[in-house]
Amino acid sequence: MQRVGYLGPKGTFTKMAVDALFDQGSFVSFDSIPACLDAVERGEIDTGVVPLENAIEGSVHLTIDYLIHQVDQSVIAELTVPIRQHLLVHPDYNGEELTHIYSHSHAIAQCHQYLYKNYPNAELEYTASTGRAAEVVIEKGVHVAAIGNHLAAEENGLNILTPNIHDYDNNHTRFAVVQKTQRKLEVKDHPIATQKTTVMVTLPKDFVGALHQVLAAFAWRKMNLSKIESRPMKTGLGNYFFLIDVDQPYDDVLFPGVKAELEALGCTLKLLGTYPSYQLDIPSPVCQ
Ligand SMILES: O=C(O)C(=O)C[C@]1(C(=O)O)C=C[C@@H](O)C=C1
Repeated sequence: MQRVGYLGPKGTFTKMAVDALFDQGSFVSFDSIPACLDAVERGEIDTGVVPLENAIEGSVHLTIDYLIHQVDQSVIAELTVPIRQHLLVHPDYNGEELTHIYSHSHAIAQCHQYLYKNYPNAELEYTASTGRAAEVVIEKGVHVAAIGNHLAAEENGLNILTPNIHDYDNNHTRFAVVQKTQRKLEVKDHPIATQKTTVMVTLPKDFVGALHQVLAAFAWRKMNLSKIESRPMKTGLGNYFFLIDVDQPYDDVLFPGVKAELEALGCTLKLLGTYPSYQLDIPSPVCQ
């Protein structure tokens, strides 16, 4: 039976994504993204599911940097789900002043305008996940709130004080499904999946038009890119690598051609994964 780890505890968005994608397996919750990816690396679990990018707040840098610098794993699927953030309070809450609001940094960022306008005096406190923030409310009582989803409310016995407090509609997060040793992924029967490929490109040094030449290798082959992100190499200011998502599966002609062209420029290209990309809905009892 496949063993799937995810950023927990109970009631996180990552758990919701796991529930949407898998219907069989044993599921293991981890307190942080590094703990989940380390467990994949050590072979304690076959598959890890971690957040990768949010439509409002952008990339989850902890995930990207850990995948590049700390572990050696492949992305074998990605999953995009809708994100609806609610303000969650203790079951005994009865209009008390909220002095502290807890959540994951990405969740707080998704609700910045709402918090600024409605709770300008509340201290914003970061937790490792929205699920952990919900637990903190139970521990601390009626003067604190959490930002999280309806599952976190249900799992922890919290009430939804205000639903849908994210600042922009169409809030979605992409999750990466990763493995160290590739094995068959048993997912629910999802008919619609497009195929994507992610590569990491490093430049030998900064030179005029370097990025232009990298992108040209994809462009003249008519390979559509859906994302390009630069992250520090962590070797000194000005040293970056590029993470490039290509809207097509890996093949034996175009990608090797790009690789050879980039290597002739002194760049390196590493394949991080070629995988199905799922877009799934998660029905919410609190609609927008
Ligand atoms: O804290 C959670 O519930 C998570 O699954 C993490 C996470 C993230 O890192 O972006 C996932 C989805 C939301 O965008 C907010 C938080």
